[in-house]
Amino acid sequence: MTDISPLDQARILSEALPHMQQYDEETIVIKYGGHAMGDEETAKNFARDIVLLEQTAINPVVVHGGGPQIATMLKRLGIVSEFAAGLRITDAATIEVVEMVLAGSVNKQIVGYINDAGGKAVGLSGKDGNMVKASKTTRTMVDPDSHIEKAVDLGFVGDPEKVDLTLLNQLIGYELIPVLAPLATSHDGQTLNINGDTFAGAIAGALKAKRLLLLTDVPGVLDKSKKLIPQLSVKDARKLIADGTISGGMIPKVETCIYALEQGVEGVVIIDGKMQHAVLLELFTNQGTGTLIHK
Ligand SMILES: Nc1ncnc2c1ncn2[C@@H]1O[C@H](COP(=O)(O)OP(=O)(O)O)[C@@H](O)[C@H]1O
Ligand SMILES: CC(=O)N[C@@H](CCC(=O)OP(=O)(O)O)C(=O)O
Repeated sequence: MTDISPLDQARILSEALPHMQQYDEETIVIKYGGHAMGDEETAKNFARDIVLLEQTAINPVVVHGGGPQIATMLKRLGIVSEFAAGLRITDAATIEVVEMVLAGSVNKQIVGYINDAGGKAVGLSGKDGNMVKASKTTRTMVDPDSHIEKAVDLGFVGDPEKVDLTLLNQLIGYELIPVLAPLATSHDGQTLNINGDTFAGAIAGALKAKRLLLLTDVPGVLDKSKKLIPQLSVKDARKLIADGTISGGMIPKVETCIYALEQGVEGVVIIDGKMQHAVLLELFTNQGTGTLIHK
């Protein structure tokens, strides 16, 4: 705590009451992007905020990414990795590393931080309890030379098709905090690599979550002059994707927001996870920080 007076501390807590009441017993899905993980202090503060949500009778579900962490491990192993349409082209050697990093080191680090802060985190991937079944992703891209549209084989990359909530429902509401790595099983039993944002959208949609927060390393969706757009309608979001203002990793994020809204999630926001206590600022104060996407 900084040097604010005990009275101010009490006032701040009291002002959070209506926000806490609004989310009482509600499920909130938080996507914690690999770029947002940043330094150890920010990651520990993030974990503490998640435990605070649980303590105030909110049901947090954490879905994490780990793109930069996968990149570091692939580099150490001398495996070259490429992206197409914002998705990692994942061959047989790469999926082994992706699973090792996502379901292993990254997942267990977040679980450890939450547990150190006094929570009871349970680290899983979409493969556990047959939670997420996915089909192999098919994408077409325009060849820059011939300008002809062609199919791209992304390898072991999937799009979620079906979410089975049996396992999650055993955890949510029992003071256990699910921490989910974005991997799924295909119908023929293969492990598939799923974009973390897409995975979080599928989980939030299936749970009919009250909120979906996507934590990344930029303040939210930025316009052409790099200024934050505080509110964005689905229609305008689609325009910004079409005209190239929204590109790269921001495309699956915004598409996830649109999907979640269509599935009945009440509020979806993209916020800067590198900002200290981004989750608390967003949920427990009147100061929305990032980009709110609305219908
Ligand atoms: N219009 C935009 N506004 C903000 N970020 C954008 C935009 N278009 C592209 N981006 C890129 O999207 C990135 C966020 O996606 P990504 O790197 O996949 O993050 P994460 O690892 O958090 O999932 C930003 O760092 C930025 O480079
Ligand atoms: C298919 C695909 O691209 N999967 C991602 C999964 C991790 C992820 O999404 O991480 P961030 O949220 O940190 O970007 C990948 O392999 O990088």
